Amino acid sequence: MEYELLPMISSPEELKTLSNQQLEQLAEEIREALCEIVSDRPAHFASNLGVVELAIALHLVFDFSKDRLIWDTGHQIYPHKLLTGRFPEFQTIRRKGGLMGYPNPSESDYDLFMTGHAGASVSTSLGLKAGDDLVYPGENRKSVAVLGDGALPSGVVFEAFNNAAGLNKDLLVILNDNKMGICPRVGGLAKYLDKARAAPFYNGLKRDVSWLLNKVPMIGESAADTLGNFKDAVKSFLHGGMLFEELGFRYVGPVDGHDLPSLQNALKMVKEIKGPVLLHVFTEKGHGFQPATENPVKFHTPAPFCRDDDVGVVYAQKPSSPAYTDVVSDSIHTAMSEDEKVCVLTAAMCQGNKLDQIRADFPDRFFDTGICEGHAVAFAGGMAKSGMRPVVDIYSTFLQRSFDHIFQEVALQNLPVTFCLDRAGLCGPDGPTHHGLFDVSYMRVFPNITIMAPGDTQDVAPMLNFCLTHDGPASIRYPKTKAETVERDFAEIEYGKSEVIRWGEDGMFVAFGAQLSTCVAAAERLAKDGVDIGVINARFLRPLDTETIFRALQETGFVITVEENTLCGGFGSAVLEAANDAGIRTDNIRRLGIPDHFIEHGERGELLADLGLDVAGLMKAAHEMSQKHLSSDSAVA
Ligand SMILES: Cc1ncc(C[n+]2csc(CCOP(=O)(O)OP(=O)(O)O)c2C)c(N)n1
Ligand SMILES: CC(=O)[C@@H](O)[C@H](O)COP(=O)(O)O
Ligand SMILES: [Mg+2]
Repeated sequence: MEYELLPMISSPEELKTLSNQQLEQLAEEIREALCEIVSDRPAHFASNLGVVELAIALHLVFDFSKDRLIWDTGHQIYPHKLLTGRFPEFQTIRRKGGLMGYPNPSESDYDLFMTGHAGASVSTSLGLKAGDDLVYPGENRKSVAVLGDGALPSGVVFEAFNNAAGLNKDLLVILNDNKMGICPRVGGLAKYLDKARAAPFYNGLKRDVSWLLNKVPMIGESAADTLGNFKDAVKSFLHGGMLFEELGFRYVGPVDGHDLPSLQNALKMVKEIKGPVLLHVFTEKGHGFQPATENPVKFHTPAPFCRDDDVGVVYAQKPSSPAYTDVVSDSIHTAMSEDEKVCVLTAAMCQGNKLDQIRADFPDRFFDTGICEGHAVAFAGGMAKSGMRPVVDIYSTFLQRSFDHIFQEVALQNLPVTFCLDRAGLCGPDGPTHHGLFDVSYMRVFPNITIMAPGDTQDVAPMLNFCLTHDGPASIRYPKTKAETVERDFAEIEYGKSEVIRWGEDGMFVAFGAQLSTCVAAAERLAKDGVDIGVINARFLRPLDTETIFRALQETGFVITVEENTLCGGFGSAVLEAANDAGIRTDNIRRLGIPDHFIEHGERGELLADLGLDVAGLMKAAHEMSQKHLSSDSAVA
């Protein structure tokens, strides 16, 4: 398709010069750009197709060079990027060095926060409003949060609603209701929104009960009239936004989110309302691309696909080998078939966690809490207390939301909750908000928790079984990558014991997690260079196998710890601390892992190579340590 209008839009100001017909054409061009780019690489798709008109209308009605706009989560920000001058670079999105797939303040002043975690938009928008009122008095800068129905149940959203109503700030929350999170939305609020779908448009003017009471018929009317009139009055009082009005917001809606003129009118209206307002907008996830509307789950972030205009068929490529996630979900499935006390919790990531089969086969023991990671952990604590063996299956980055509940509701009670930390490590194109690089550090501070990482696919099921029979909380972390198998005589999982894959005279790699295969490959290549490096599969961080690791430190030249976690408080730190506490020399320890800065987006392999966590990087580190060891030996001689 030839893009006629998109290349002309270098800022939202240009939108204001377009006719209604041109605006419709622009919406079409945006959808075409989304299809063209996203069919070529995994990226957020259906959510973006659904907010094209909303993004245009927002930029037409507000001036976000001064007003404030936060897209909750941020995965649906592509149309906004296209409208704020980023069409020329759009084909670089989610590529290393290219545009980010989420808001990024270093790309544009129209992106205010770098986000990717759901639920914080109302808080930050409220903060911006409160700040702007103080910093720019008299300007009445507007503040808008676009919140998805999937993100709505996040606890922090209600903390912000409460605060906004208390402060009575002019805050606009747009509820983008497309009936979906990544998976179909769940819970009581989902049911509430389903019911609200049938309600007529409401502009927030009948908000107090006195209005209803005034409608109550007067004495003297017949009983039938009285009842009829009363029912009519009640009906017109009830609307889809009662809940929000009770929380102190003025509710307006619902509005068709694909009808540009209606959207603009509604936005112009709510822009003038004082105090917090919730504008309810109905959109369709995947709008404008039928395969995506028919299967919004698959097209949330589809694998690369091609469009066949003749037959309208879409071919999505399948990943070639099982990922750790598959191996873990298969192991959970097996555990659930063998023990009816085992149950599994996900926080709105059934698809990402590959739990669909479990949901189908064990509906009574599958719990989707919605995007409520903190609650999920406390809920698991309750289940464990009542005698179940809950498995909390949450991405490493999102489990950060649960830190205090891990502490209080699980670790402090020493409850047998199993944490499966998916996407622990570099996530690739999602970038800094999604890399799971901190969990080792945040989990290892709590007493009672056993912390493990499978070195390869063979470790997964035995580790999970270990957790499920262990008397206390335990966690396993694994990255978003295909599951490797390291050839060896498999040693059974034993509490606090590592596995020696091979011993080396010159030095040892100690791998915590899936970096094991890279260590083995590097050791094999180093052997060809005449350097004898061994490999230990650490398996446990807590408790740490100090016996084996200290032996490596004392009997070989050096130890290189390898992990996909920040070096601040990670596995290598644990080794250093333990050696130091035991009075063992530590100058022959080198830690490889994630340095102390946020890591950009890019393909996982590219990022690992940049960080020296590929075979070449490990070999380089080993050569350097060998050199150091040799020169310190000759200095002693
Ligand atoms: C704290 C957190 N948990 C989980 C996710 C993963 N996630 C990303 S988008 C999404 C669904 C969001 O649904 P909704 O807000 O309705 O947006 P939609 O895609 O429907 O527009 C989820 C669960 C996340 N980004 N943040
Ligand atoms: C927006 C969001 O958080 C998810 O859509 C994320 O991109 C999922 O990534 P995975 O592909 O690793 O499940
Ligand atoms: Mg949604």
